[in-house]
Parts: sequence; C-alpha cells; structure tokens
Amino acid sequence: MIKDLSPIDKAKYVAACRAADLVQSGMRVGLGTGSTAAWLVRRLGERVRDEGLSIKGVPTSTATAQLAREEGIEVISLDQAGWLDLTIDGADEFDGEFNLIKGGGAALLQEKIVATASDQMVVIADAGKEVETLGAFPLPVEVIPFGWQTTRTLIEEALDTMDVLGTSVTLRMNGEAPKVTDEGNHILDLHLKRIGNARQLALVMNQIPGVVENGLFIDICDKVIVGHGDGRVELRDLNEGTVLTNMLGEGGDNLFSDLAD
Ligand SMILES: O=C[C@H](O)[C@H](O)[C@H](O)COP(=O)(O)O
Repeated sequence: MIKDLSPIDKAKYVAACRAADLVQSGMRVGLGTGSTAAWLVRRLGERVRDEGLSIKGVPTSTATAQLAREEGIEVISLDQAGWLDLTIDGADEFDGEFNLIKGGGAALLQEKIVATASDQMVVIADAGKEVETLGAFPLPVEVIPFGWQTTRTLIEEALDTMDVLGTSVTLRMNGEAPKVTDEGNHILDLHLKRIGNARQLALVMNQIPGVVENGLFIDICDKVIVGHGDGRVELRDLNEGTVLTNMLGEGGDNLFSDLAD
C-alpha cells in the first residue's frame, strides 16, 4: 500500500501519478529512466490496462524499455516516432529556471536526445531535488572508453581555466569494472559542489574530444512536477506559475493502491 512507502518514495510516486494525467491517447511519449520515472511507467501501464489508454512509448534506457513492455505499453524507437509529444523524466537536481543535472542512473545521453526531440519535457521529482545552484550532485559526463584518462585530463584542464577549483573527476564504477552505459561508454563524475555558470560549462564540456554528452540539461525542461511526502503535488510552469493538488486526498489512496501494492 502507498502508506507503506517512505516519504521520499511517496513524493516520487505522487509526482509521477500527476504527470501520468498529462498523457492522452494517441501521444508519442518519451519515457525517462530512474526510480521516479519507473513509477510513471507503472502508472501509465495501469492506465493502458484499465482505461484503454493508447500511447507509443520511446524509452530512454534498456531498463525502461523492459519495464514498459512488462507494463503492456507499446514501445517504439525514437527513429520510428520521429518526434514526440511529451517526455516525462526524473532529475538529480533542478533549479529555479528548470535547468537540470541528470545522469545519476547513467542514462543521460538517450535522455537528452529524447527530451530534445519532444514538444514538451516534464520533470518529476521529490522536493529534495530542488537547489538554488546546480552542482551539489556530481555532474555526470559520458565519455568514450578510448583514451578516457586523456579525456579526464582535458576536462580537469578545462575546469581549471574556468576557475572551477577544488574539484575532482572520478570514473564511475560498477563493482570492480568501469560502469558501461547503454551506448557502451563510460561516465566521469565531476564533483564540483557548485556550478556558477551551467550554460557555459555545458558548452565547454561538449567541446572536449572524447566527451559524448554531459548531464546538464539547459533550457530543455518546460515543467517541473514536485511531489511531497504528504501527497501534495506542485505543477510548476515557468510562464503559468504553480498549480497545487493533493493526490492522496478524497480517495486518492484507494485510486492508486493497486499501483503501490
Ligand atoms: O540517468 C538517470 C536519470 O537521469 C534519472 O532520471 C535521474 O538520475 C533521477 O533518478 P531518480 O528518479 O532515481 O532519482
């Protein structure tokens, strides 16, 4: 039951349920990756089964593709979709301008391509992901395995020239071996603490040979849905402001109990 979830999981869950309400039959929908996006995929699966919701989903990782299929959602590739109506995804951090750090689950490359190919990107997150300035969460940068140590040195030099001091760059591991992304690459995590100029850093990173993509999503996200542990959900839009609802009020617990079991 939903009441057995931790407050953070409840927050993720209600944000995901609110976002699922934005999805309508006929839409081509980008499906994000991570624990929050997994709640979304489950909720959409429930709507497909119970309401006959008819959508085509473009997953952003092999993990999401597998979950979506298990949930009965029709899965197509981005090339088959061509363009998407909406992408819904989680984030590791978001700021007041809806700029993001993503890639904590190593899926940033497909996530950025899919989000950029969408009319709208909606982020779903628990309230703890909101920051004043991005950077407390280590910034993931996807690099090709060939010469990754040289790429790391180039990244460190670029950070020096930008006066980003006191940083470290670490190779993400999966046990004893480097983490390998869905695209066969590695992830370097940049421990920056605070990113003064995220827009500039995103551009500089992608100029470095060996870097495939970085986890800064600048001017990509249109709405953020913030979930709270008590069931409150804020739908924030930079132009239209914030709409507050409570997903667990008036029988909401029953409404979603199947999903949360
Ligand atoms: O690579 C992973 C993605 O960017 C995730 O959306 C992000 O890490 C947030 O994941 P979670 O919802 O599990 O906190």
